[in-house]
Amino acid sequence: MSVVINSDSVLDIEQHFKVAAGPGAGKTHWLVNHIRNTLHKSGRLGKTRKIACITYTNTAVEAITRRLGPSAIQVEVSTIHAFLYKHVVKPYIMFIDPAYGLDVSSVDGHDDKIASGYQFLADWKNATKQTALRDDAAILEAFKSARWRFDASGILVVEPDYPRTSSGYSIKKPSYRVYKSMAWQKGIMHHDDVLFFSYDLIKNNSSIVDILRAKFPYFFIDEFQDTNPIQVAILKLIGESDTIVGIIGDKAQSIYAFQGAKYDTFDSFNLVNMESYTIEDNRRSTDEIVGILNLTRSDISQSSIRGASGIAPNVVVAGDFMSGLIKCQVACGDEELHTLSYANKVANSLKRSLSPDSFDSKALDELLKKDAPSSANKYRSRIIYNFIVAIELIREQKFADAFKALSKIYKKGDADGKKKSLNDLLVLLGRYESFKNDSLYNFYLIIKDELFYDVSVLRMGGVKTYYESKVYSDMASCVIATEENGLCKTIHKAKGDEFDNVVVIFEKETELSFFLENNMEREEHRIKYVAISRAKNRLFIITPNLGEKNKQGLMSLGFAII
Ligand SMILES: Nc1ncnc2c1ncn2[C@@H]1O[C@H](COP(=O)(O)OP(=O)(O)OP(=O)(O)O)[C@@H](O)[C@H]1O
Repeated sequence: MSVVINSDSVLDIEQHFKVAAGPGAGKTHWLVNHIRNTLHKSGRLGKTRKIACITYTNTAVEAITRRLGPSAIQVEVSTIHAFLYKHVVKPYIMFIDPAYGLDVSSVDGHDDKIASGYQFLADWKNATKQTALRDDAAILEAFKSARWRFDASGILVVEPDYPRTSSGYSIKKPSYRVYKSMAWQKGIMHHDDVLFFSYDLIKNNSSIVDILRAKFPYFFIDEFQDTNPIQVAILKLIGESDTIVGIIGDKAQSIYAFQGAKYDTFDSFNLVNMESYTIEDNRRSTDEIVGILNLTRSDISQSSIRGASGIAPNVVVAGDFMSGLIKCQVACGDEELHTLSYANKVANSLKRSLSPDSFDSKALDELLKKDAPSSANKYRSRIIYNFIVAIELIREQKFADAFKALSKIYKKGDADGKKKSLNDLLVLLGRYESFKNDSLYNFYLIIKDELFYDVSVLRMGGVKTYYESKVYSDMASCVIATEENGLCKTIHKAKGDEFDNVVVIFEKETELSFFLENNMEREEHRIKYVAISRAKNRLFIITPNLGEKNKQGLMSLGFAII
């Protein structure tokens, strides 16, 4: 049984809770209030005893910290990976079973880096008796997607579900484990390994979980629907005694299956004496948009609290996205318009006002392949590649990611190299207009003649022709910001946000069936649900075509067609 509450309700602070609520219900508002209430009432907190508040993205961490204001000092607001690294892996790294072969002395944080390099791959092929495998890029892709998960008997295994490279070779199954061991011997810890080692440490050292419970008498998790099974297992261990665990989320917004999250995670999570609550309000969107949202899910029917009647949601028929967008902008006057799309490719090409058809996501990677026959070539293409990435990320104000790209230009620990690269980056940014529409060869000349004299000369022949045939802006379009900030976002990156006017891009007319059938079990359905629920005032759906049947169906649901 679930008790209906609203975003201002006050709950018992000493009871495990689960709060389910749809988009715009005020989950974050409620959670921040609940944290304040707990800080105010609890006698179990102190200098070293804090509230843990776990959320999914760094953006959400910042938003909650900001909203807590000065109270944030008594709250550890963090992503789960950062939390587990800080409180489990780092302090207890010496307890990690030596059998894993992790070189603890070279572990320096965690990231999404994977071990690579020609020799590394050759050693891995030898160790796993797969010397016939040739497609190194596909092998690295497979390593990248390798995730820890529980097998049927509850053992953690690392194997993707699709162990086949793009060229058709099957990678033998145990080889992922061999890959992990080899990476750990180099001290490389992937984000996903933080979960693996945390679970292993907590499971095998009961004192670690006791210390966690003592340090964190309250443990709250926002966006719980995106939690993966390893995190769930860790939380269950923490919630067994002393610590109060509270989760909040919306199963209809579970869109991270590729990271191991499961649709039923929210419903199936339970602790002894856990109370369930539901918030059925929507404080974000107009009555018309809430009406559409209610058509697409059946478990919660939201009431529109704003009491704002707006214009009917629009379906915009446009053969190309740009002309569709112009129609939407005309309807919004000078108000800002946010576009949301499923694919990075569409979001990026919209950003650069290119049509998606002319967008070549492989162009940048191709540079590394084309200009690679010798180490001198590799040096040249690595510098050019990483400057393009750094320049484009800086332009998106993604400083951390830009500096990460830059760090691949100089050697680790080379302070002068770092300083020089930063200065070079400033020079290049200052000259952006002069090379953005010119050839890649022109960009190479600037690097070679003015910044990196030791880059080898491009002589006549295939590689030079390749540089001459490419335009810098085509390469730039391939740079994908890991955290997007602009007006054109992917749906995944827009999660948790809200905007006055939202345009959702449907690439095919068949996707409109989203509005005509209620199918929350399918992730594609949930992704679209997340997208349309970001809109406060105006919602536009762009479709390339619209047949008569769909048109009539959508109009009967309250859409206007433009
Ligand atoms: N009690 C409240 N009074 C006034 N405004 C509120 C209240 N609760 C939430 N809001 C406003 O309603 C909007 C939606 O709230 P919020 O972003 O917290 O929703 P949410 O449940 O986290 O949504 P989603 O799951 O879609 O990310 C925000 O603009 C927020 O400021």
